Amino acid sequence: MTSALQVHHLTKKYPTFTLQDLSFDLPQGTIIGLIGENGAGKSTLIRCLLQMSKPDQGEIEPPIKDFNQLSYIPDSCVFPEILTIEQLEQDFASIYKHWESAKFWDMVKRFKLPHKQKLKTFSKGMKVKLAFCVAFSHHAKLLILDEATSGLDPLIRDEILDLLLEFIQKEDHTVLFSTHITSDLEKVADYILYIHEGKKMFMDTKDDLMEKYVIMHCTQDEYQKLPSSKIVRVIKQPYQMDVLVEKKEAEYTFDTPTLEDLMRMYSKGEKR
Ligand SMILES: Nc1ncnc2c1ncn2[C@@H]1O[C@H](COP(=O)(O)OP(=O)(O)OP(=O)(O)O)[C@@H](O)[C@H]1O
Repeated sequence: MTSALQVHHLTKKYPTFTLQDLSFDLPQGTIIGLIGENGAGKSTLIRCLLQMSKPDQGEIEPPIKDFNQLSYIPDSCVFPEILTIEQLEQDFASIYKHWESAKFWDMVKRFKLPHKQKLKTFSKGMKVKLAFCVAFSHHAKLLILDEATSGLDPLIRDEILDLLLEFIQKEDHTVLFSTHITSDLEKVADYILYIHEGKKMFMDTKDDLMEKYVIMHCTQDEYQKLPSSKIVRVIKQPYQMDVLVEKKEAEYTFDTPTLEDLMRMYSKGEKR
């Protein structure tokens, strides 16, 4: 599979935090969900990918040279809010080399955004929708979302998820989607990259993650009888052991883990 970006041993040091030796690929034609607790290093990683921040070590290949091919949507409005969409559109046409005016206005219509109203009167959802209209109207191939959909209602988020799925229909299009709303990633992501305290915990296809593990709830005695090779992580509770295991052990009760469960097991659980 061709990679949109390859990250090799990326390290970024701050006085109280280190993003440590991250290596992974962003496969083209896919949506990669980036998950991690607050302060895990997701935005730091994104800033390095965007060359807004210089890594201390490591490489990103190919380095992004043509920023027309990239769309970055952060969690706040980046457009001057005293302008209207009509005024902004003229700027976009001169900023972006491959601006598609007709496509932009189609999307503005699809989202029912007002043309002549200043952005400062827009709701958060309207501003995010506008950011997506722009992102999809300049032939970007790589879309990077940093908590862009946080604070949006489920219906708007579903519309945006549909847009992302439409976007990756072209095989050289790729989405890196950082969000705390893991249920959205369960709907659309192909891969999940999980960062915890600056380190990569795993990157795997979502389907493999969902199929490979189960969480078993068992007693201390039952836990002792489990083969060590199958145990990925364990959380010891006063009356129960929560165990992330690789394959189903039908004799005990188990749940299929959600992404949230996997994050909890990897971040709070111990190895045997
Ligand atoms: N410019 C900076 N100088 C010093 N420390 C920084 C800087 N930028 C980020 N950090 C630290 O790096 C750590 C990771 O921050 P980052 O914003 O990357 O996390 P995050 O995973 O995006 O978190 P959240 O989900 O809360 O947005 C934090 O401890 C933060 O204080």
